Amino acid sequence: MSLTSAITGVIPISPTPFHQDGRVDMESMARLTDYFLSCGVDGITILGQLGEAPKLEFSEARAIVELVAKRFDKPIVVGVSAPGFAAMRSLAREAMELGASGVMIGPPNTLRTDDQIVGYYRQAAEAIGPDVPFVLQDYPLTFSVVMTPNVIKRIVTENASCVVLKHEDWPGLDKITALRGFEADGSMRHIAILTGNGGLFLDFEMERGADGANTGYAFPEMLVDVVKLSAAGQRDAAHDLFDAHLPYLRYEQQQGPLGLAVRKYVYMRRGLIACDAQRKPGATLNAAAKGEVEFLLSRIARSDKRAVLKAA
Ligand SMILES: N[C@@H](CC=O)C(=O)O
Repeated sequence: MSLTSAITGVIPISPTPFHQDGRVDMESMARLTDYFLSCGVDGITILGQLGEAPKLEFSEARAIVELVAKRFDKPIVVGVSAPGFAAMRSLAREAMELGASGVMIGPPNTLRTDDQIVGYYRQAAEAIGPDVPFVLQDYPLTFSVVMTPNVIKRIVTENASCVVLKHEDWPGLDKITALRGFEADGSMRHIAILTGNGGLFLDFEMERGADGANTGYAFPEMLVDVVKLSAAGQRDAAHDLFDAHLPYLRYEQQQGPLGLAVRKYVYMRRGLIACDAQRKPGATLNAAAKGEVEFLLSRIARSDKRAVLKAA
């Protein structure tokens, strides 16, 4: 199934589980994949930044795509960002061959001007081939590349294979409004806008016209419910549920390896992955941080029983 601009809902960004010694834990990857499906998500993104993709060998990345493609019957997006187009093309073509629906491309942090950004995506789209739909990853906090709404419009207009914007700008609500404005005035075709940033602004992003979430928050079922409630116009119910998760969600949003360490710890505590290790270089939580996470989860659990954990 091909990724199209009609996609809506929740597409979680999956972490890559590792054993303590750094090997990829394929058993946990399978369990996590099945869990995402059971939550009612609408697709999955694997091998993104959060999936520690730059630390993987090609054969490991390939094996993960193969495993997920065998058990996940909804759109699969594979992160293929790479310093060079040869590696990007190889993984993109291989992933599509294995059953992926599209790929995600983040910009290299060397891009400075609008023309450089637009030119990069023209070349990247050409490198992977016009038959491979791609997600444009707009994540200035990590990539240090700032894309204005006009730059996104130029990329979308030039590349028919650009079908989704993974929106992670911050502040970014007005960017969603501007892009939907382009669609309304006919100056840009429709693309799906799925939002990241750990879900931190999901409640209002939905109200500004986002189609859903594309983030790795450790409770994808909450994202699914908030997106559904918001789409159904149940504003208060959407915000009530979101607000119950917000203190922990904020804690998880700490940038870099620490935020990922929080998520992996919670996925482990939820019994979804066997070990919270990151492949090196990585981070782990100290006892104080673990205590804070447990405290925050116990507070969510007062209103959302899905956050009830077995005793550590
Ligand atoms: N920041 C992202 C991960 C990177 O793509 C998230 O929202 O989880």
